[in-house]
Amino acid sequence: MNTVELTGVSRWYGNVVAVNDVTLSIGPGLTGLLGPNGAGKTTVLHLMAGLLAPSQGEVRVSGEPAWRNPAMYRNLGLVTERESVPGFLTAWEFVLASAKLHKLPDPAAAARAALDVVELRDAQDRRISTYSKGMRQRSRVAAALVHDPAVLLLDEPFNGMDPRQRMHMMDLLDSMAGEGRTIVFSSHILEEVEQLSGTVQVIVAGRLAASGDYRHIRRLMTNRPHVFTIASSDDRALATALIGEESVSGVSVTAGGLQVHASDYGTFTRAVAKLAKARAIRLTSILPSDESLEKVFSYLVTT
Ligand SMILES: Nc1ncnc2c1ncn2[C@@H]1O[C@H](COP(=O)(O)OP(=O)(O)OP(=O)(O)O)[C@@H](O)[C@H]1O
Repeated sequence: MNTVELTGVSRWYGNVVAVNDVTLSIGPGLTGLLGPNGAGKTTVLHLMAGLLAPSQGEVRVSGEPAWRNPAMYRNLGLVTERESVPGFLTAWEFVLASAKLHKLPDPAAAARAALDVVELRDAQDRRISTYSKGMRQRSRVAAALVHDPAVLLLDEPFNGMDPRQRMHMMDLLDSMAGEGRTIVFSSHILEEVEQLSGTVQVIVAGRLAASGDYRHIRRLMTNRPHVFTIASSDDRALATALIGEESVSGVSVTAGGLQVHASDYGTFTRAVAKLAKARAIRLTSILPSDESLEKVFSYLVTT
């Protein structure tokens, strides 16, 4: 129960393949869907929520097809990416309206319970326009879980939050997951999922690139080849020394310093410090030069 399963799912928009043959199974607990902008995270979440038909493959939520299956919504909530909330309503009115839309037998009790979960009871009678970003986001979470769904999907719920709000939201998701719910959220920032106790699924260019816990994903990303730009008191002498180093696969001397291709981050950074010290060369800067998020993620797809 409470599972979200994608089997050989692809989704294209005209010529654009947004999701490419993804098979994954997500059970109760907290799962982060991680990937750079445009990787297909929103498309995956919308497929899971039954808002989009797969072009190929099958999406099932708790064993039932997600597409063309309104009954599924009794069991599922979605917090969409855009932070569009009716600011003129109070959180109470907003969440109550959601409870009524779901035709719940006691909408007021459900709204109270949902606002309790997100800890907004004290502020529930203030207009949403007076809320902080984090509070606004929590009011949207309350509206999405007013019918107590077993599966909750959130698209970039940490976007624009400060670290404290992010921690609060992560704790909230964690405790909801602890109650046996299946919680899936998307993010394009690796550090955002740092405190995540559950699983991370990495999506790059529409494909599932890796999955595992945060530490596993972090390790995959740091133990990859890096390009460094190094400035020192004697670039040529340092280049000569680096050539013999096992973790170095290429060195070139440029006007902006040495360009060094290294096989992995840890071994190389330890080796370069030692080499320089032994030759009395002063290192003035060591900068990784290929750190764009897309590059970091795409490494995962090519391995
Ligand atoms: N309605 C659409 N029509 C055409 N192309 C689309 C449509 N929606 C998404 N795409 C394309 O599909 C790809 C995946 O988009 P998607 O929004 O799912 O990615 P994402 O990982 O959620 O990115 P972001 O975090 O930037 O929203 C992108 O190349 C995007 O341009």
